[in-house]
Amino acid sequence: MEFINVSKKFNDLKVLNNFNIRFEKDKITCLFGPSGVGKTTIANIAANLTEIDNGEVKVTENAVYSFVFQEPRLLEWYSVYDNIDFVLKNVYNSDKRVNIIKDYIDMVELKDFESYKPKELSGGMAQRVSLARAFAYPSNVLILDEPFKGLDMKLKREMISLFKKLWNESKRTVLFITHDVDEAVTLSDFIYILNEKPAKIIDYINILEYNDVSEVKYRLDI
Ligand SMILES: Nc1ncnc2c1ncn2[C@@H]1O[C@H](COP(=O)(O)OP(=O)(O)OP(=O)(O)O)[C@@H](O)[C@H]1O
Repeated sequence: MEFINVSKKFNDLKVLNNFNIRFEKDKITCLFGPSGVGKTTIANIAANLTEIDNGEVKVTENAVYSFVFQEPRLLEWYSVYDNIDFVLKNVYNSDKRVNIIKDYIDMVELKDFESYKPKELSGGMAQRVSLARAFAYPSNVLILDEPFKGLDMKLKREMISLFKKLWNESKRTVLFITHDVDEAVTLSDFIYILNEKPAKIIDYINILEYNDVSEVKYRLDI
C-alpha cells in the first residue's frame, strides 16, 4: 500500500502536503510521532475513510479492513460471543461462524466469559474481545490506533504478546499507531517517525536491521 504525493487539509490546516509513505504487505508498520501530527488521518486515508485532496493512494487489490482502537468499541447490549458474531454475520454461514468465534474466544482466553456483556468485563478483557473480533474478521489490512494506550504495563505486555500470537497465526498488513517507544520497538517490523506540520517522515527504521533494540529506542527518543 502506498501514498504518492498525498495532500490533505482540514479547513486551513494542512495535515499532509505531497506526502509519500509505503506499507509492506503482511508486515507491521508503525506510525510513531506526537499527538496531532496526522497519524490517524494517514490510517483513515489508507482505509478509505477519509478523502484526499490531491495525490494517489495505491491500495492492495481486494483490501478488506479491520480495526482495533484505544476503546474496545463493543456493543454494550451484546455478549462477547455476539459482539464477534455481529461482524461475521454477512461473511460466513452460521456453522462456520460458530467454529471461528469459538476458536478466537479460546485464543484470547475468554472461554468462560463468552456470554458476558461488555460492562461485566475488565478493560483488558474487553480489549481482548476487540482483538479477537478484528482477527476473526477476514481482513487483510489491520489498523491499530493506539490499542494498548491506558492499559497498565503488565496488561500491555500481555496484550502485545497476545497480538503477536494472533498475527503470527493469521498475518495481515498492519498499520500500528502509537506514541509508546516500548510498544513500537516490540511489535513493529518498520517504524516511520513523523513530526512537523504538515507531517514529515523524519526517520525510518527497519527493526530487522538491529540486534540491539536499545539503539532503536535511542532513535525514537526524540
Ligand atoms: N475531521 C477533522 N476535521 C478537522 N480537523 C481534523 C479532523 N481530523 C483530524 N483533524 C486535525 O488534523 C490534525 C491531525 O489529526 P490526527 O488525529 O490525524 O493526529 P494524530 O497524530 O493521530 O494525533 P493523536 O496521536 O492525538 O491521535 C489535528 O490537528 C486534528 O485536529
